[in-house]
Amino acid sequence: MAAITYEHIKTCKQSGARLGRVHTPHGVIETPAFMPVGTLATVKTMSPEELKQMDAHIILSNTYHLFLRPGHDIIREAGGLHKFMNWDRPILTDSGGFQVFSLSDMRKITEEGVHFRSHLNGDKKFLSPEVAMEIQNALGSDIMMAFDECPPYPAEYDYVKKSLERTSRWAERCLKSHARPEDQGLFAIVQGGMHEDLRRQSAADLTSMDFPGYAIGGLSVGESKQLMYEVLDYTVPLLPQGKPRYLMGVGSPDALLEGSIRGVDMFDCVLPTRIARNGTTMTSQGRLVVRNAQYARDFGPLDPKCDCYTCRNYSRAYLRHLIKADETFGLRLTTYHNLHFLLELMRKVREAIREDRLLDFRDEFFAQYGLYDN
Ligand SMILES: Cc1ccc(CCc2c3nc[nH]c3cc3c(=O)[nH]c(N)nc23)cc1
Ligand SMILES: [Zn+2]
Repeated sequence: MAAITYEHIKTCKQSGARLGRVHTPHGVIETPAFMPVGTLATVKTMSPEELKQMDAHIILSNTYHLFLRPGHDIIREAGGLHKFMNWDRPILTDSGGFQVFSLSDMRKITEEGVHFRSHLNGDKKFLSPEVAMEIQNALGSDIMMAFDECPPYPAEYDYVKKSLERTSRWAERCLKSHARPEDQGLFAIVQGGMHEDLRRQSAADLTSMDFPGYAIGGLSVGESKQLMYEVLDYTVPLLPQGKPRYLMGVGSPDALLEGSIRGVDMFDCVLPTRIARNGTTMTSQGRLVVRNAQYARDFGPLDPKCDCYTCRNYSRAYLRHLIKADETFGLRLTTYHNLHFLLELMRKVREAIREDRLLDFRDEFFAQYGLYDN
């Protein structure tokens, strides 16, 4: 029995969105799904119980970060990431390639792999398809990502072509060094930049190798939303219907809606947790920067339409006070709300698909909640 299977439930008659379930060794993920990011083996300031309260099904963690600290051998000795962080639901881990390029310096990319210096202490490190697979094997994630290169944006056509061809060769090496395919699923990552022919080439290479799921990489790297949707329009249809599709690094409310409409099943984004830490929240009236002076005497809830723990028990004035005083509890309350907001949004998206009215829901959302700039 494969570790990961996709169950297609229905396709929305009004849009290309689909309702599905991803079955994993640690449980089921209802899709389309938003996946909270827990880079350092914690979704910053949230406990596993709170994540379960808001009905998060799956969280993401990171090969690159855990490799550098505490080291994957420690996590292996702890019995894997689930035990280490006391999370018994699905975990997806990114393969580390993207983080090398976004975080470390002194890096050198070769056919063999990537040499770089740790952004923590400058130590020389090396990541390759084989090393990334060994690390994710030690972490014991339910979904592993193939080791890929996400080309910078913008990038020369020839560079993007050479890069995707190497990513396809790396994907094959990941498959070959996959130790426990019955316990862990391995997703390939389609590259090809913003070029339709290169996306087709990358998708053809990877779908011919038969992975249990496919991610769309190389997006959310600074391109406009319009360009991202254009690339999705011709890339999603290249992926097999019967397998999950994961759009990497995408999680603003508008992008979650537009991606779902185009047939994407899984999303991740650091945005909701990251902006919460500086007091920016996603509410039904759009983005609200609760640290602003205008909320000093506002004793109403953060979001009158939200029923989360934060909105039921605390006022904007209190949240503003905590954030201004850099009180940890303030970060916890804004993070809780932002995650709940996005998880709730995806619940409504799944309901709209069930009722064949996702395009109507999108129009209502943008009309009522306003367009999000990110
Ligand atoms: C914990 C965690 C954090 C972040 C991620 C996604 C990180 C991420 C991207 N984020 C924005 N655009 C992205 C593109 C790629 C990509 O092309 N390949 C990979 N492997 N990751 C990407 C995954 C897991
Ligand atoms: Zn709330």
